[in-house]
Amino acid sequence: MSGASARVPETDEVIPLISLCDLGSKDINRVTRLADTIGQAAREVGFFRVCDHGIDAATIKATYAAARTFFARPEIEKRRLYIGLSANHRGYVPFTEKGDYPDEVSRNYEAFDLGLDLPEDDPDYCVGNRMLGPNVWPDQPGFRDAISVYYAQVADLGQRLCALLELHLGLPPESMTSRMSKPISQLRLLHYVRDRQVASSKSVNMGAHTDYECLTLLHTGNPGLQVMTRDDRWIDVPVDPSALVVNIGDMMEAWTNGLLRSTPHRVLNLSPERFSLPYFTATNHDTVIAPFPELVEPGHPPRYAPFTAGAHLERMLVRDFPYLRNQVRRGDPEDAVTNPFEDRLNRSDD
Ligand SMILES: O=C(O)CCC(=O)C(=O)O
Ligand SMILES: [Fe+2]
Repeated sequence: MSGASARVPETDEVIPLISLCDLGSKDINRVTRLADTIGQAAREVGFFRVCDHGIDAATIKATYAAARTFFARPEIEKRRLYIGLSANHRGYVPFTEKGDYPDEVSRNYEAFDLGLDLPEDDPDYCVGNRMLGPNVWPDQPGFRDAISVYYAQVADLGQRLCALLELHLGLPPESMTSRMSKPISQLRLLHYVRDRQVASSKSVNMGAHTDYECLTLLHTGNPGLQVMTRDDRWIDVPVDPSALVVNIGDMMEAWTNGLLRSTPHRVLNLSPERFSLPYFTATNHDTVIAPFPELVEPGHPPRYAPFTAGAHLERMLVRDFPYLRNQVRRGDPEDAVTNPFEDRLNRSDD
């Protein structure tokens, strides 16, 4: 065995698979053990997979069926729900909406973005909040019902995982979850298509990035997702349709003063076509993210300056969505698109 191949660990060792069967247990010892298992993975890797998560296979299947039918519709119909027509970042993201990810050799995906479905008279929406408000829905039988059921279940699971992390970190109960009563969380239906001209099936489709929120819960049945290890190697996330992939995002890293790690990841063009469903668990819009005082100690000074969740998310999305650059309102800071979490991204295509 050569030295180089000896360094490559088994993927399963690196991205743990954790059963959530004790999540609802009345036995505090079992729940604490689960919280510590998850917390350990969140500290060391920033990525883990969960099974026995309680979202049934039929709900997931119905969500993909709705997504497939929507993406198969003619472009002109999908564009009636173009995200650029929305005041609160909802709707269809066409293949042409390309952000600033320099390592994207062959970016080719479309998406549908939605969030907490608030009424038209929601006060935050009415005063122009760009992340909160009603969803847009295609005129497609069953779409809204299927997606809403999945959204409710995955959103609930996201908060329950955050509660486990509170327990693991020794934070007072609801330190995080009490800031998630009207969250700017988003569900994204993603459809990747490998361009026929693409020479390498290992080319990068979605470029290296960290997620901007607290915790991402992703379902996929297709290969292609890769995670960067602490020593800058890309490893594959195993595909397991019975599991969800969970990763720490920037808000959680800052909140925990760097104890939990927001890990870079990317998507390769391994399959001719690929679907995935990331759900980004976030806080309320106005939540100020600053390291929890309990996690700041003399040897552990605060490593992150405080920022407001909504402002951070909007700043980051401006980089990813050209339509938002035209919507940037007067008074927004000129330097709004630098990402303080970016320096760890090694964008080489090895
Ligand atoms: O499609 C995937 O597997 C990953 C998607 C992702 O990383 C994202 O949307 O932030
Ligand atoms: Fe991501």
